[in-house]
Amino acid sequence: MSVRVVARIRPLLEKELDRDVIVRADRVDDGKPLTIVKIPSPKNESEEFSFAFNSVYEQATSQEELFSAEVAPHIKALFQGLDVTIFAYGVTGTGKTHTMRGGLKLAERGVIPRLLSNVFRRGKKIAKDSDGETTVQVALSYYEIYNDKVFDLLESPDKRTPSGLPLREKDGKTIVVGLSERACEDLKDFEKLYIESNNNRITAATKLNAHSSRSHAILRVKVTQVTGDMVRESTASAIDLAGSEDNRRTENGKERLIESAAINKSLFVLSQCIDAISRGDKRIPYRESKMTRILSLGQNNGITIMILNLAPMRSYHLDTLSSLNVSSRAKRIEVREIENEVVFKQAPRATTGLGGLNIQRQPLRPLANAHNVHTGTLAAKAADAKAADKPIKAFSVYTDKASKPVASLRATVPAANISQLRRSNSNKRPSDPSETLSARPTKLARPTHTSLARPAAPAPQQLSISAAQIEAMVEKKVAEILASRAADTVAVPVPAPAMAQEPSAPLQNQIGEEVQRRLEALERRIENDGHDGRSEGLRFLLQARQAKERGDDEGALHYYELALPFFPGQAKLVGKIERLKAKLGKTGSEIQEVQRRERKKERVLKVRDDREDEEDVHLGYDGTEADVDDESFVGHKSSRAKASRKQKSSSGKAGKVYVDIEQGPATPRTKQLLHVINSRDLSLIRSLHGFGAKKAQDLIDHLNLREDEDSGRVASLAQLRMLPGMGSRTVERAYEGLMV
Ligand SMILES: Nc1ncnc2c1ncn2[C@@H]1O[C@H](COP(=O)(O)OP(=O)(O)OP(=O)(O)O)[C@@H](O)[C@H]1O
Repeated sequence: MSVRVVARIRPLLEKELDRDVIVRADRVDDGKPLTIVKIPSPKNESEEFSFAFNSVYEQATSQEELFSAEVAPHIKALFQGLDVTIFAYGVTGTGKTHTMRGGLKLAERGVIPRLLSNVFRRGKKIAKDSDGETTVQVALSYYEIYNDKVFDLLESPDKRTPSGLPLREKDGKTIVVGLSERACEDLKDFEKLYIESNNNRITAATKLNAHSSRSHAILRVKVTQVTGDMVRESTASAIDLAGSEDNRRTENGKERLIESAAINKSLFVLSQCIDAISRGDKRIPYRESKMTRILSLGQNNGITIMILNLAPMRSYHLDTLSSLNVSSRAKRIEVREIENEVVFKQAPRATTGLGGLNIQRQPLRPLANAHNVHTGTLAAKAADAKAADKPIKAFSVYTDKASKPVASLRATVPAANISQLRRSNSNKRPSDPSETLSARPTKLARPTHTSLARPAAPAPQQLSISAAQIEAMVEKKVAEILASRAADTVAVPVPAPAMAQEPSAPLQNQIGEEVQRRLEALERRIENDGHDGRSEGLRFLLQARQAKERGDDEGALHYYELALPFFPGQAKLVGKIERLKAKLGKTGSEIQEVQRRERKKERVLKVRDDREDEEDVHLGYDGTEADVDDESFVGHKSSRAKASRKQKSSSGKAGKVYVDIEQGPATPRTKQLLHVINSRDLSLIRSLHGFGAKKAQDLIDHLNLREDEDSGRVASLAQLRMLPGMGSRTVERAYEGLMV
């Protein structure tokens, strides 16, 4: 299905006159809906141009009418696992923000608050109709792209760094690294957050609009439905693009001109992307602006709705023609309506009769192609059947009661990501021929069985999956999860006690272009380096550097420490950490203690360097010359490490590295290893180096036996080493293996 493009003509504002109206809506035939926009030729008033859209909304269209016709029908698809993207496009002052955000009064509320209201309402209904078997969690992220830089709107503006947040491609989607996400329980929660964060958005008065958005704003609403061990996640994105503007008309000053250039450039790239896609070009210039990378028009799966906002007056004539041209081509963009995969979380398990629990351990089962498995849709279907009898409540903006607290998303989802992958036939949903095309997206691979009662036979491809394929799939999934967890670690917000040390605004401004250039270069290197351990390390360095730029020494220290395991033995990095620790007020005996620990750490790092040399492990740190001088160690092994090569002794150091590590503060790898162990997830533990099926199972059984001591959790590597079947070598191999 293609992008749905609809046009909305805004009404006249106070000082605008009827006689200046040149844009009107029309229909192909009497009795047909409005689908045509008509506008005279600028050269010859008697000649009229017509542009066809999927739908056209006249000046008098209310917010509710637009929402009910264009967005409400897709909420069901969102809950069936499809991503939904709605974006407003148009010249400045044509009503994009009004359409997306709207006013505070109920009738004036725009697409976004209505979307959230519907999502919460449907979520509650699904939970109720399933007797609580399905829980629905909603989480938000909200950010803006200002001057081609990405800033988190959920964070206060003083936490912004000059270069903004980096972008990264993951699983075919563009993600913003380090973006915060907030769980939202009801509409009131959302309202508070949304109003607060809109204050962080950059707007300014221009001659054409008293509250002109100077940035593109992107709200992402993540809906997570959990039924038993099945987790379905889908996202609705609502995007309020900044408006293109003719600076001769806006009479913008210098600052506005810079913003305007960035806005116009990104919109120009968007129009080029639309042109390229509609021509069928192989190369689409997405990467030329952050907005187009994020929007990924025609690349993202799901449903995309473009709302073209138009001002009806003559003063916008040429701009209106230009945006009509671009958006009418956007109709040709095909979007694949593919649902997000369902993932299965690990069922809690314990050995029968142990620890008071009596839960059977589940054997590994084939990983089914999870596409088009409909989680929670039985409930959704029931909800729809009932909803059909009842008119939809116009607004429940302030009437949503606080829903039952649900476990935090972060707490639930990681555990849910992988492991036993089972297909629950009872949750499959038959196709429903009664649904209309517009209300119901095409299901490319929807299961064809029509009776809910009929037990679904396993899909033929499931039978043909070999044990080796299953293994490979599980391994791939595990690798993905480990990578995404590593990325999550990057996104952990750093406590910022250093607010008092924040540089003043003038000082911020002094941060030269040179530093920014370097940060951007580092960001590019991260992107180019893919997702190996080295790029994770670089990412920590970037975060550290950004924290430093905003005067957040505590944060910088935190990230430098996280980066250290990726660049072991780098004197410059160790020195930085040492200096920051000293700077952060650790005096007298504290400094001595810090130095003592540093010396000890250096000894550990030295042993690691020796070991790497001995084992000839190529860690790939010999990349291009450093773009950020502070991070120059990235490109070289330390001279200490080289010197240590000479001192290589034949005395086996196996075990020594880990013994030293286990005595120091927990490194990210230590935490990662303990996290895997404590997950008691067979497939995860088996993914560790040196852990076969038996060893992993024995470990899980033993942990289950120790359920009543510290709830069976392993708190340190030393403790892990003491467990039956473990030993120094095993733990060390698993630890080292996490790095690769
Ligand atoms: N459908 C509408 N009904 C009533 N007023 C509207 C409508 N659409 C727009 N307006 C009014 O028009 C003015 C400009 O709208 P808005 O700020 O939403 O434009 P915009 O396209 O977002 O502009 P920019 O790109 O500069 O941010 C505002 O005062 C808004 O209230």
